[in-house]
Amino acid sequence: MNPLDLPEGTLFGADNLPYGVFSTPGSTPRTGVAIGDHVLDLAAATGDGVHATGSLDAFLARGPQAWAAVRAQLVRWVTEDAAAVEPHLLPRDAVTMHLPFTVADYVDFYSSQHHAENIGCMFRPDSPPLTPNWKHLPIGYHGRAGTVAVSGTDVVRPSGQRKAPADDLPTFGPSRRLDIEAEVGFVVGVPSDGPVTVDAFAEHVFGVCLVNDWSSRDLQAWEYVPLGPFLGKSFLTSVSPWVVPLAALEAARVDPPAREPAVLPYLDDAGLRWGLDLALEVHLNGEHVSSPPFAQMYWTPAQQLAHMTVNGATLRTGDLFASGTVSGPGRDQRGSFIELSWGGAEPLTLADGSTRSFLEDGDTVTLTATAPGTGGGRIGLGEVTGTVLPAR
Ligand SMILES: O=C(O)/C=C/C(=O)CC(=O)CC(=O)O
Ligand SMILES: [Ca+2]
Ligand SMILES: [Mg+2]
Repeated sequence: MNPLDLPEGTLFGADNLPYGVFSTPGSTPRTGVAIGDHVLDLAAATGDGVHATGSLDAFLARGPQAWAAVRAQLVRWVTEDAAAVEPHLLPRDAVTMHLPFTVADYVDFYSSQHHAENIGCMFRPDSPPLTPNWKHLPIGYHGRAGTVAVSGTDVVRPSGQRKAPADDLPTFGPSRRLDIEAEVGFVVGVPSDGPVTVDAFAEHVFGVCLVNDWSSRDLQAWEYVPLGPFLGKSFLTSVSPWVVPLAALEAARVDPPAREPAVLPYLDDAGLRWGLDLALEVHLNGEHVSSPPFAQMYWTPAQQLAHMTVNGATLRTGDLFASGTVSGPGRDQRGSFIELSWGGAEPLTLADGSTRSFLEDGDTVTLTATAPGTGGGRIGLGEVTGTVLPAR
């Protein structure tokens, strides 16, 4: 009995083991686990048909005990019994990744104070940057589940109504202010027929992925009053193909920032430590442009889940809720180009000398993230990438 050989410094060691859905040419999609530079065919390795369905849905619905049992088996194989998995490993660069689960409902929050203050300054220059409700509840909106797509999906530039403050009337045409939002998504496994309290977070949420909430700032700025984001964000939301289980993030849990004023009892998460020390990175055409820190998010995912169900709204397997844009206090910690370029007033200078405020056709944006692992090193959340194509 030998441990599995893993590449030195891999972000996909025995303390990560994220789940995704993959296929190879001529084969049907099935569940895989990223291990080192390989993907483990979980259906073949376990013989359990739940992993041959082409989606994580049924496995997600089984709940925490089933998730823990599969994870324990995987850890045992990787650390002690390489022979059990070696026949079922495929090189990761030879497989195609698919949307890992059926997105039921999609909710997007607004939980970075730095992002909310930056956006507030730009969208509502005559009002205080934070709205009066911001520190009392995690603000969110319902997005469009049907346009959540896996990493690699092309980003066709959206068209719509654009009206700058100085224009008399709106015009119709391709967005001129196409942007990204670097976010973290939380994937619900176990349904609920009523409120989920903050301390029941891990009984329902399976794991996390990366989210790019592609955003058209010119469409958004004109349409959003008074009901919030609509066509400016519903054309595409991209997710990373690997869902990292909460169990892999034990070493990343941190205390969230102090809340002042105190929150209502149903949002009180004292002692729960569902802040997460995830280090995000934003790359434009291969060049690093920003490092948003997730640990500083004002509202935790446990509070977000409690808030989105406190009115009795039910949860379904595959519900996805995203953190909101992750921005830190530093200029190089902003999670969107509208912030990085301050609304276009301070364009970024790229390595080739060109400048960029918003995305141009042909641009590729890739988000990555790592976190402390329980093995003493770091684990990876993989990446979510997309390339902008001209408007149709
Ligand atoms: O403040 C506004 O009017 C809107 C802000 C957003 O862009 C909404 C959003 O997607 C939330 C987020 O990602 O933080
Ligand atoms: Ca967003
Ligand atoms: Mg979107």
